Amino acid sequence: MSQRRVDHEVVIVGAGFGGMGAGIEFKRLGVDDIAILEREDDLGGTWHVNHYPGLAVDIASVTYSYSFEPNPYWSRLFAPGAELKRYAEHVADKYDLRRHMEFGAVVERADWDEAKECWAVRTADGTVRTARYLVTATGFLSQPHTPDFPGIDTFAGDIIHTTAWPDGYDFGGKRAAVIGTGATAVQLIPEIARTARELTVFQRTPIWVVPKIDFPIPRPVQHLFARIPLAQKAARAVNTSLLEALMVFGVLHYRQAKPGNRLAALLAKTHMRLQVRDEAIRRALTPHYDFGCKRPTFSNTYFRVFNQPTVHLETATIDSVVPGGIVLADGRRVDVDTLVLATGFNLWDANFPAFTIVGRDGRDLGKWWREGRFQAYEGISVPKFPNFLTLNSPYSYSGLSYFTTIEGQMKHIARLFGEMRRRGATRFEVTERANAEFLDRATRNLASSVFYAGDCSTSRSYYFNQHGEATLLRPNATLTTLYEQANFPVSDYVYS
Ligand SMILES: Cc1cc2nc3c(=O)[nH]c(=O)nc-3n(C[C@H](O)[C@H](O)[C@H](O)COP(=O)(O)OP(=O)(O)OC[C@H]3O[C@@H](n4cnc5c(N)ncnc54)[C@H](O)[C@@H]3O)c2cc1C
Repeated sequence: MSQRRVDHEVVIVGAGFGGMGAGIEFKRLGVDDIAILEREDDLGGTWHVNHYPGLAVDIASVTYSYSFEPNPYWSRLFAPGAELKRYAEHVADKYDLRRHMEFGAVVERADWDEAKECWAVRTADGTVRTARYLVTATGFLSQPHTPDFPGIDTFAGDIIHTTAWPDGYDFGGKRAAVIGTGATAVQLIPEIARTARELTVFQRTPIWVVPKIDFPIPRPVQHLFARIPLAQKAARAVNTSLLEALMVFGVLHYRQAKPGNRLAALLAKTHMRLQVRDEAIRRALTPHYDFGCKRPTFSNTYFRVFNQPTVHLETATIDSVVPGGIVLADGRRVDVDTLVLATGFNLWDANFPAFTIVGRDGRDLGKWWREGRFQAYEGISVPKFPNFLTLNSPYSYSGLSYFTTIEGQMKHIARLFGEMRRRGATRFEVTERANAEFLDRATRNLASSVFYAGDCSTSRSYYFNQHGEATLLRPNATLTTLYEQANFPVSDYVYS
């Protein structure tokens, strides 16, 4: 693509589905000099790191996959995590991505070099690689959050964060505690409850849980999908439309479409009513924020465990951890042998961005976002950051299957680099004007969403940044997003 000497034409950071999608798109554009730097020892991102019991996708698998690489052989409607990992391996092999990947490469910093017109990307071992183009695909949910309760270092039993699961861990005869009740905990808790002597679930924020219509996909249907891909495409379209309707009417247009939102909440409450016998527990499990403020989840087994005499729901604040257990703010103590931290991820502090990135005129991306506003044109590029694309950025997430996000971004890359090629350019940068207009539009559109028009005050949702602004989700319907990302005005960038 360009003539000047750099180590790589493109450096992509992260070998999850985002980084792999970007790699595929660059290869389609004819770029082969790509380095994909990944700090883990294998590819797959989320689906490599997470392997706790019960892990499964919570968006139907026909939808949670690249549209151009359907997998007819998903074993269930919601495939288990290990299948996602195998799917990632299949994609890497088929699209010849492995030879571009370097594992154990922890990227610490990237600086734009204006004189040489390239990025200098430094890894923890001190190596610096230069690249014409830098793409960060470091994930939203990839930097684990570990709570710092006083005394946690003194705990005498095992402490397990869900991202570092010791495979085959046996809870038999143990008193377990799970801290957190997000989507991961909802999958994990029924698994632990099967064998633990006692299980205490520490809940700070309840979660909306709707029934999970999950079943094994029969062989004949898999064969049908394999032989007639159009059949699977139709299944994908139906599923996407259902999710889209929930998103548009329940979340994005809450102000105009409250009944859709209320209906979803009613479904979740009825589900709980049918599954949990004790009224006080039901009350404690009921969220006090509107449906959609925080990512809701699906489960048929979560609520039921609270009927077991061995499972206890604890809503009191945790004061500290002692060698034998957890001390609560009201003075009570819960004895614990194994402490499971289902405490999620440090999204806004550690992922935006995942390492120091300094663009033109010394603009530090992390500082600029924090001191000003979180923003990224089309959820992918930032003014003063030439030749840089950030896939996990403010306003980039569609809120549906992550693949709708990455495929929109792949379209954006195709259009941008197609335009550069047409102009014979090697450099791009989004204009301040286009970025400001996008931010205005996003802010305006969000005003009628549940985040602003609803009551999210008690949701503690990762959709909100540290200023309390909902700047993670792209406030558009998927089709609008895909159209915009594939057809943005080319004058929104300057090229040279
Ligand atoms: C338990 C769990 C369940 C989920 N279920 C769903 C679901 O059902 N549906 C859905 O749409 N989404 C789900 N998600 C979100 C999921 O993260 C995305 O769907 C998708 O996998 C994100 O892909 P990614 O490539 O953007 O990020 P990731 O898969 O997180 O990959 C990012 C990669 O970047 C690497 N990295 C980060 N920082 C650095 C660095 N400094 N140097 C080098 N490498 C670095 C990480 O090691 C990681 O491999 C789930 C997430 C989790 C954690």
